Amino acid sequence: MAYPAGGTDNILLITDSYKVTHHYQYPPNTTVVCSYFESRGGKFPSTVFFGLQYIIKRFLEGPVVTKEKIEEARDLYNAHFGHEYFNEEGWNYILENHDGKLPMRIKAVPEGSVVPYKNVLFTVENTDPKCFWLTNYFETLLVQTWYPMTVATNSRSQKEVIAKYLDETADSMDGLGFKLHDFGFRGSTSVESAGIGGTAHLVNFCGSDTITAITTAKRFYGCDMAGFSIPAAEHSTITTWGRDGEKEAFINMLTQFPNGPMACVSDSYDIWNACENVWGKELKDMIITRGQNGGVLVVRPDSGDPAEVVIKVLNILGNAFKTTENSKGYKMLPPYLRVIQGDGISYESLGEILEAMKSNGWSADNIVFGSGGALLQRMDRDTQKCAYKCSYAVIGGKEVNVYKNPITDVGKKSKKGRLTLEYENGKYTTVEEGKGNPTLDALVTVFENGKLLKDYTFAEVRENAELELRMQSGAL
Ligand SMILES: O=C1OCCC/C1=C\Nc1ccccc1
Repeated sequence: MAYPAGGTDNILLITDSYKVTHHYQYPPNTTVVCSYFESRGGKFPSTVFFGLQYIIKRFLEGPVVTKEKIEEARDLYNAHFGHEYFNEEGWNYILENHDGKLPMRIKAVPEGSVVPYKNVLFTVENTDPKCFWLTNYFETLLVQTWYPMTVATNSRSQKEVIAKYLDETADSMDGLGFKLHDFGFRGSTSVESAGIGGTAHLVNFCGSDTITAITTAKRFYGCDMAGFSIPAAEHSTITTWGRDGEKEAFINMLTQFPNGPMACVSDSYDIWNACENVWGKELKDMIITRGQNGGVLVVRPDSGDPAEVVIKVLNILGNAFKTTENSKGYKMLPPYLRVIQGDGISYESLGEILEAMKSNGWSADNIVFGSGGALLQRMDRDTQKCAYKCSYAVIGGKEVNVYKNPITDVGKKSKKGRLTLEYENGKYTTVEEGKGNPTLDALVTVFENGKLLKDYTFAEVRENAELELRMQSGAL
């Protein structure tokens, strides 16, 4: 099934220019090239593997090589190089002998798996000896899994931080799934990347304002509704009432959304006044009554030093609405009142805020976070050092273990030979040079000769990525 494309979906053009000249550069009689993808290390010790399925479904599945695409590519590359380097014969061979389907095999660790770095995450090889040049032609596209993987990893690391504080200061972990909301659509580089990164976040959480993540998760992971949101104000819907009209704006929010959760940004002018005098006095009874109909007011600061502002807002609201003590001995606001902090949230700042709340006696259950740029954008391929390298070839019928080992960077040393990822007693081990035990190999053949062989559901992906702590706590 072809998936609606954006940009060019001529996969002959979705590569780096130099790769168009690489079929001239391998040794004569090369018949197999096998490459692998890994995270060599980086910010987080383990990586959530996610997003290969999107690339396979969007670009690789089915008869992706056509006469028209070959001609388009030929003309473009001839103009691009000013010379006929394009492997027209090679692509025509695929069209004629494989009905335009890619004679390639991809074996990957299941989506959502959390794998310590320096382990093989997927391998790619050609399945037709004449198409040895195909394996690394697709490096460019396949390495783009770095993005959904890194978003999912960073997002999951924040889930671990929040889970720790819920475990220490909250009655349960029940609210964990909604504790980090995706605010990142506008700060993403494109609608497509917002969809990819937003879906990666939803592997770990269920709250998002990035609508293209909902559609991406549905289209590529079969999830009907991967994320949820609630009515919320933005500054314009408060400030259009005028500085003197902030109370009226707040009353309007309470009455337009009489029950369920509703978030109201309250820092347009003076957050302290808004919390102490408007929410805490003038509208206090309305909020309590609304609470009796199941309404929850989520007060939203949106400026200042996050930890400092959150503590001050909690203290002001706590004084106005009275707090209770939960089973862990930490303060809770009444059930109809919560706080959301959506400014300056990142893996680094989250811990600071939650630690400040804890040391001020506040349960992590009182707050929800929103994150934008740090969640979907503030990362690159180097954050988890994602790389694709050739490890094995067959040349003139002889097997060759291929590797690089630069004297200028031992960290860039690559793995040799046929690789397997063995999973035993909760531990991953990459076995090189074909010495692995195939029955222990965690790599699954997900793509072969144009067919997607394993279609992970989003539920499977989420389960694979679930936290240990959460599983232990039986919150599943
Ligand atoms: O501020 C924002 O920036 C951009 C993304 C959306 C957004 C806020 N949304 C929201 C959702 C649920 C509760 C509170 C706020």
